[in-house]
Order: sequence, then C-alpha cells, then structure tokens
Amino acid sequence: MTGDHPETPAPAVGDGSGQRCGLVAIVGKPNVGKSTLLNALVGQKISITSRKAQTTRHRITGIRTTGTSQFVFVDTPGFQTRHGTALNRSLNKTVLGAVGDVDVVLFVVEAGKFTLGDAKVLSLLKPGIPALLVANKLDQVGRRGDIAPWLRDMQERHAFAEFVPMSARNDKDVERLFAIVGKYLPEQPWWYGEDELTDRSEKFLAGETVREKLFRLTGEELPYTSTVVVDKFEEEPSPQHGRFVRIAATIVVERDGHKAIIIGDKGERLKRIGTEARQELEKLLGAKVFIELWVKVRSGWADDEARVRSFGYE
Ligand SMILES: Nc1nc2c(ncn2[C@@H]2O[C@H](COP(=O)(O)OP(=O)(O)OP(=O)(O)O)[C@@H](O)[C@H]2O)c(=O)[nH]1
Repeated sequence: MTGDHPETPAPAVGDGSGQRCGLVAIVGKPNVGKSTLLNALVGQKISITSRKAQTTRHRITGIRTTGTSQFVFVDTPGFQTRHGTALNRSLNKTVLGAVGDVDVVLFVVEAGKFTLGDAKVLSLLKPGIPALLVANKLDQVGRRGDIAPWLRDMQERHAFAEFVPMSARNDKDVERLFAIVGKYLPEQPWWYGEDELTDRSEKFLAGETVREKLFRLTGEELPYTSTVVVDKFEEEPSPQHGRFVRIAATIVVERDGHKAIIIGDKGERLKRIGTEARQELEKLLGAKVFIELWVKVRSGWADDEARVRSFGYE
C-alpha cells in the first residue's frame, strides 16, 4: 500500500481498453450511514462505523474493482455547523474539497427526512457534477409508498441525476447502487491494481482501529476531540509468527477527567481497548501484533490550528 492520493494517480494498470475509473464522493450530515455504505461498497471494513457522530475525521479512500469498472470512493466527515474550532474548520475544508473534484457524488440522507443539516451539505454540491440521492435506512420506513411525496419534494430541491431508495445493510440494494454509479464513471484506465482496497497505510489503519475501540468502549462519555497518534509502527522478523508488528500509540485528550475515563478502574478499560484493537489488527494485517497504549492530556488542542495540522487533519 502507498500513500498516493487519488488525484495524483499511480501509473495506469492495464491498457485502458473499455475500462472505467473515477472518483465517487459520499457526502451527508453525520449519522446518515456514510461509513456503513462505504464499507458495504468496498466489501471490507476499512472505515469506521460507530453510533457516535464525528468519528469520521479523515478523508478515507476505498477502492473496488468489479468487471471493467474501478470505483474510488471518498468518504467525508460529517459537515460540522455547531462548533467553530480549528478542528471543525479543518473538517469543513475536507468536505468542500471532496465535493468539487469528483466524477459523481452520492448524497446520503435518511429516507423520508430532510433537515437543516442535510440542506447545508446539499448546498455544497457543485452544478455540473452528477449527484445521486441515496435515501438510506429505507428499512426504517413503514411502506415504500410512504416516501413518495418526500421524493417529489427532493426532486424540487436539487436536480439529482438518480434517486436510490435503499438500505446500506441490504446486499441487493448495494449491488444495485453499484450498477447505477458505474454509469457515471468516465472511460479511462484504472488507477490502482485490481485487488487494492485502500491507499491508506497500515500505520493509518492501526490508528483508526484504536480510535474505533476507544469510542466504542467509552461511549458518549468521551468528547470527540480526543484523538489517537501512532508513535511507532515497526515490523520485526519472527520465526514463530511469520509477521510480527510492534505498535505504540498515544491517545490525546483534553482533560484529566477524560484520561481517567479511558484508563478506567485499575486500568481495565485501557487494557480492553488495547486487547480489542490488537485482535482486530491481527486479522487485518495478517500478523502477530504487540500494542502499547499511552494516554496524554493536552488541554485545548482542538482550538490550536498548528497542532491540528501536526496531527494530520488538514
Ligand atoms: N436501520 C439502518 N441503520 C443504518 C443503515 N445504515 C447505517 N445505519 C446505522 O446508522 C448509524 C450511523 O452510521 P454511520 O455509517 O456511522 O454514519 P456516518 O454517516 O458515517 O456518520 P458520521 O461518521 O458521524 O459522519 C450506525 O448505527 C449504522 O449502523 C441502514 O440502512 N439502516
């Protein structure tokens, strides 16, 4: 895996005859199911899904190649409106970047609903780039017919290229979405190899995995401003295990109280975060993993532009 950015593609694979390839942005306000959809589309868990809003901070690229088409997915953080910190300004920049330079946009909303948050994201879509309305969580709608007036209303709000009522949890719906999105990819040679799933490094995946466990095991007690920095990701030769990876990561929080929440009673919670992250990473990396976690208090970092940049959220 490399750190290449999709806009600066690696040398083309194949001769390009009949191949399609393009960037697909998945946008929508927090909690509508963007990460769930991306995972379903890419077929392997590479982004984070969580009940907690705000967990998708990074611009994550998933890649899926089927038949002659290569879909390069861009998942974006939820569009932030309530807080004006440096962190949120940086998140907003990421969303803006994503909607402008892609071949097709999947605008995800909850079927039958449209709030101010949805309207704000919708207002970022650029004319000229085809946008598909993905009406997700259809399973929560009583009868399909119930959303007909809502669909008509959505039609008036934006010139959507297609309407796709679906559930990201339903495999058939996901396959149908693929067929629809494929039509919007330009004919050009693939950018990545057929089996590549993400252009994020393994070190990045390690940080994301720790972060997911952190949020899952602390629930709503922990503000989203806490973050994970991977200090060490080293591969060591191991005759017993084939592959052995040593990881050290620091969880950065804003307050002593948050540190206490993460560490838990006699260190139980931190230990569990480490154990669950290790088990998942062993599967993901196909390696024996040793993981060491630290918790540091760094007050006010979410308001400090330079520090936000140094943590890689630009
Ligand atoms: N019932 C139902 N729930 C869904 C569906 N898709 C996603 N969800 C749930 O909705 C919640 C939010 O999903 P995410 O994929 O994390 O949402 P997101 O839009 O990426 O959220 P942010 O990371 O906050 O931007 C999770 O609890 C999902 O399991 C669906 O089709 N039906």
